[in-house]
Amino acid sequence: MLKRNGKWEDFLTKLGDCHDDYERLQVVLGTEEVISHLPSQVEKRCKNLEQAESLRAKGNECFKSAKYAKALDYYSQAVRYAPHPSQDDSGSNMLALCFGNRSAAFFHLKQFQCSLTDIDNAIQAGFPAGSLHKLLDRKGKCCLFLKRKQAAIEAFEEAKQVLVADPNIQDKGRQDLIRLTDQFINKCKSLQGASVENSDTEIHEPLPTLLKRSSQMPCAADFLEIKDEAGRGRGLYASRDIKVGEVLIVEKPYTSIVLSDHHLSHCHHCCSRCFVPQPCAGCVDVVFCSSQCRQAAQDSHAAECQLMDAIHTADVRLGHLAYKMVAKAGYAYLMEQRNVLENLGQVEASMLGCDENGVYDSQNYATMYHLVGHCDKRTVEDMWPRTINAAFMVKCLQQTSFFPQWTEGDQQAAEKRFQDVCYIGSHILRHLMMLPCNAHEVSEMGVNWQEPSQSKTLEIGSAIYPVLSLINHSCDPSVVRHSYDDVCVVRAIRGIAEGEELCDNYGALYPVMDRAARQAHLLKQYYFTCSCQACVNNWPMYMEIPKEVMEFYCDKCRGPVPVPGIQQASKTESMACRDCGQRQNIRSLILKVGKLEQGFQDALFKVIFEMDVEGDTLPKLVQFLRVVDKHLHRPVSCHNDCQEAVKMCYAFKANAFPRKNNRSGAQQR
Ligand SMILES: C[S@@+](CC[C@H](N)C(=O)[O-])C[C@H]1O[C@@H](n2cnc3c(N)ncnc32)[C@H](O)[C@@H]1O
Repeated sequence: MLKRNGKWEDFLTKLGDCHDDYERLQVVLGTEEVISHLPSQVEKRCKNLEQAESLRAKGNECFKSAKYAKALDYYSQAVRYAPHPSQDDSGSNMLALCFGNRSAAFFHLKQFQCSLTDIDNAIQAGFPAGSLHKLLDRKGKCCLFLKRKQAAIEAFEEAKQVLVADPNIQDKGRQDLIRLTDQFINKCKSLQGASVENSDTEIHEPLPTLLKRSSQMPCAADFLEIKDEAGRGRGLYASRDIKVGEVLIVEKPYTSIVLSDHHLSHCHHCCSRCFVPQPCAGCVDVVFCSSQCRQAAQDSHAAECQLMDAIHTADVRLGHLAYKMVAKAGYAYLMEQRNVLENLGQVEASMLGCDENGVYDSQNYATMYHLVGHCDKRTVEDMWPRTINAAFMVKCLQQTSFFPQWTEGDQQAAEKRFQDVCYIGSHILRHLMMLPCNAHEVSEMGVNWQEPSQSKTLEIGSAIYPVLSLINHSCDPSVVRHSYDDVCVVRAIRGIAEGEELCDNYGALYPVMDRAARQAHLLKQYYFTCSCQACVNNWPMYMEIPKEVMEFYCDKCRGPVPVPGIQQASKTESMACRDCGQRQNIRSLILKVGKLEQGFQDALFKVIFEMDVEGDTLPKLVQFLRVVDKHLHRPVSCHNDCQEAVKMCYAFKANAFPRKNNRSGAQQR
């Protein structure tokens, strides 16, 4: 419209002249031609009883012909569409019936724990009394299969009581059912052995813990500190030597989103895979892994419930995450803290985002307010689509309970409302600029047990981790990240000396991308020119990395100490460092590496070809990596191979699906 009216250039000039995000929002929301194109009423996607009925009927068809996995899919869809009992004025009990049906499908797929969860869901949703005995009977059988003796007996006894009390069952039928139930109770009484551990729904190993937390950053180890360096901004630095494999950060994001490809398979609150998807009470577009997560997400989801479809139409990447960050902070907080947030820039850089006690807490919105967004370097061409999207999203927020209820008022009140909307929109815009440089993916290893080489890392969601966002980049990173649900665990994959900076990788690793491509990517998305070792020395890509060890590191200055050729090796005891001249005992280093070499090769084979990361595989790899990292002058391929194998082991400990213990269940589905 603006282009057609010949006002486009004028609009861009006005936008280009703005001093801050607030002014940008004022320009956009004050331009009639733009707002007339922003929908005033966004379409909401609600529950739908007919749709639920139809999906349930399809599930029943599949169930009758023993296609239980397909039936399960239909029932899960029906569960999402079924109105919550509080809103179901038809009295259909649809949600409870769908849960009940799904529990039967799980039962036939031998996923007994999942079946038990849905039996509880069905009862809580008001399962009809007339069929309750069937549900309790199934509960008893699930417990029997899981060898939970007492729980099984209790469920069967309860089923019996329901049968006795139910006036709708014929006497003859009732007696038969009671006799059958008694037989099961006797079976339970003779049950031997311990109960079967439920590992069907595990997606990762237990979350690693930090030995001691930093008092400034509670999710980081106590030997990390924030420093500010000219040309790099803030970064995380080691205050003592760090060894390969040490856990450095265990961070819960401020907030996360599930990407649209995974929104019906992964929890909208914690990003975990949902084995028994729980529906939202209001919309059909998200699922939760448990009722606890649904409860915990209540407030943050309220601002997007029924609007997910609309929010996803905003075509700026990470728009949904920006929206959710602002929604989580809330109107009252953002208004109250306006002065505090805007004046945060006055404090010392290493204290930016800290609270009044000097704590940099990932759950505090202020930590994210000053993450780098490079607003000053962005062109108006970069800025206008972001600003229009921020305007669209703040319009979406206006259709929720985010803003206070405004009653029609005078001109002054209308002006105040406009200012509030621009202010909230300016936060969304700020994040739309900051997130491309700071957001991290939530990932899951998609395991292919038949073809290990086909296993790959899937991006499930995006999240904002204020502490992780402080780590600067290197094409040869010293840390690696893995997701445990949406919690990010950071470990060292190189030795990091006291005083050295921790470096992460921003999608530009030297073994797989040449220097020109890396530098172009980093400049375009992150606005800096990398000066890491791999860039400065133009290290070769993987296929060209030397396989032979040519040099060791000098103990004194980490300069290169040449390794003698095979001919001389047996006669040579020591060699001099090329940089400082210090002599180094070469023979003992060759022996030290050689001693661990076979163990490394065996472990590497196990990881790559068998995906066997159990037992001593990881400790052997870590031991070898510590030694080569300390002594072998890089680049040298065994360092890369070992590092990749170690990363793979960590990936298997984190979100990975299917896991070894639930691979059969997963295949059936
Ligand atoms: C995720 S932030 C890292 C923390 C940031 N330095 C700060 O002060 O908040 C990413 C930004 O840090 C800067 N940065 C990251 N790695 C860098 C590097 N190796 N050299 C120079 N600047 C870097 C760039 O400005 C980049 O856009």
